[in-house]
Amino acid sequence: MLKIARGRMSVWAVTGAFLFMIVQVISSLNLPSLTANIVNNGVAKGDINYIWRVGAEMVGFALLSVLAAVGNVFLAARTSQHLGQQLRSDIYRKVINFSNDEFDQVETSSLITRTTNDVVQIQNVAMMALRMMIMAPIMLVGASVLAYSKNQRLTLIFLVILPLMAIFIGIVMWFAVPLFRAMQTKTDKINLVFREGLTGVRVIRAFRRDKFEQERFEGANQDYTHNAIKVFSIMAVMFPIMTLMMSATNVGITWFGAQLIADFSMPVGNLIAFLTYAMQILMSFMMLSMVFVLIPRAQASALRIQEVLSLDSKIKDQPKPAALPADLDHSELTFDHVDYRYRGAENRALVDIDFQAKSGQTVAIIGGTGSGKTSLVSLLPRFYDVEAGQISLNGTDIRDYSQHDLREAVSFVPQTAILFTGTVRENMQYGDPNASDEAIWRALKIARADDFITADAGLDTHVEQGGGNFSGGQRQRLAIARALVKDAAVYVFDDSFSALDFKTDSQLRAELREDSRIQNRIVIIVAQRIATVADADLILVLDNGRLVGKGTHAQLKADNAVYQEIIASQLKDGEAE
Ligand SMILES: Nc1ncnc2c1ncn2[C@@H]1O[C@H](COP(=O)(O)OP(=O)(O)OP(=O)(O)O)[C@@H](O)[C@H]1O
Repeated sequence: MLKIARGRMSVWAVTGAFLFMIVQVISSLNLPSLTANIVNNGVAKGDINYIWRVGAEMVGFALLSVLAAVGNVFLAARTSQHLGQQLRSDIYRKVINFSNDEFDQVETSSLITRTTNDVVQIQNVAMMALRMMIMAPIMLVGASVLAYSKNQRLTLIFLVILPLMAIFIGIVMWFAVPLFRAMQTKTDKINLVFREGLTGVRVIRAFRRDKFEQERFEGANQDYTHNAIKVFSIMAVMFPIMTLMMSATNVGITWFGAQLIADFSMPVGNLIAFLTYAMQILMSFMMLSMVFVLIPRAQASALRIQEVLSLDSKIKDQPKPAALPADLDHSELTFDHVDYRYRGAENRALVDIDFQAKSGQTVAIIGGTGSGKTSLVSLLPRFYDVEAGQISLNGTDIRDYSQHDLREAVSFVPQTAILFTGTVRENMQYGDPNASDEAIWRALKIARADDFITADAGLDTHVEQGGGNFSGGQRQRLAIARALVKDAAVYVFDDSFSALDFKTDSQLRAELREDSRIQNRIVIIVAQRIATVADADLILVLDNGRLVGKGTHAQLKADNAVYQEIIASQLKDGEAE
């Protein structure tokens, strides 16, 4: 908790809240003693002037206490809200810089819970810390000392009640704390099922799994609710029992106090003050116990947040990164005996991948599903880093460039086209924030995406969440256009043509070949269809993570068994040329 708060809470605001709280507690602690004085010296002796004077003093302290409380709440609320804001920003900044490796480690739904629910827990405890955690110990000590000063013998009653309360609170915590801790993981589960249900709603409907998914959600929901009911039932029992203990203490003090008054060992005013101090002591004790019950939950949240914040991206920049040449038309890309293995995987996803490509060349990668095509191209923008071997661009290891520069040099179309809410123009400007409308239209034309855009509101066409208002093929073409807007040394199309019909696929590739800019760059096309790869300068055939063929279509067709198999299977399906 402290680690999370350090540096994210203003020292001035915390000090201010602390000082205000001290003023509030001192003012509150003064009031019972002044009451005792009024009763003992004013009421008992009929001294009206004394009553007025001490009464005014009491009003002053009461006002001071209220003002200090307002000041404390203001600073506590501000500081805790700022802490929340800062944490959310820090988590987002961290997560957005995660490499795919870190994303593979923490569930996206869990990341969302950590940024929202967990941060709220921390915020609440910070608020409570700046109020109750300061108030309770000072009040407890101050009220005990003052109660002792009013009557020593009566304070013995606390030797009975406080241990009793401590045992009771201990039992409550024993049961409640694990339940409180479990709340966060159960919230994660609800979010996970909810998120999967929403993103996969079409599949759920198509497979008529609505009932199954509903039950899965109900399961997670019920699990959370049962846990919450249990924990709040325990708390519900706790408060009346604590109130009962407080009332019993009151009765005890009044009983013994009455005898002391009868013996003339204590003035009436002191008993009144003692009763108020007793309540302040017990209230402080209750506040502290509340804090002790809620802290473990916040501590669990703090650990979950800290886990994200301390997750160090495995992909790092060198202290002094190399500079990438500005000339994008003369690049050279080399995969030098590259191996790659996913975190925790037994086998390597890529083994000994070795090839070269120069500006002006198109490299196509073909292979069955799971053969490693996506893994291979993901290494290029350093979504993952090689396990062995080296990838170099213009003779320099890509790990020696900054990630920013490298990703500027590589334009990537992922397998699943992802668009963002906004206009088509805004989406295209992801490729280049300064791209003119003319440049965007040119890219849309190459990607064969200009026709369905023109028909609508042009570049101002609205894009719904995830590009939901476009067909799969249209989304894919927009994603291709976005990559083409960017001026890069290497263009990577990861199975981006699969959602296109044959005609559009071949027209698009012809446009790419004819474009004066793209034809001088390196183009890497991942594909499943022979027709898509046939005219590439170099075709890489992948099988089970290994490069089993390397050459042109004619060469591979003549002597590569795996390539021949792919051709044969597609001829059977009537797909190949
Ligand atoms: N994030 C990941 N974590 C662990 N293993 C992975 C991960 N992504 C892919 N793999 C594994 O790596 C291997 C290669 O997967 P990859 O996605 O590169 O294949 P692909 O040739 O692109 O397949 P497809 O044509 O179906 O997209 C597969 O066995 C897959 O199970």
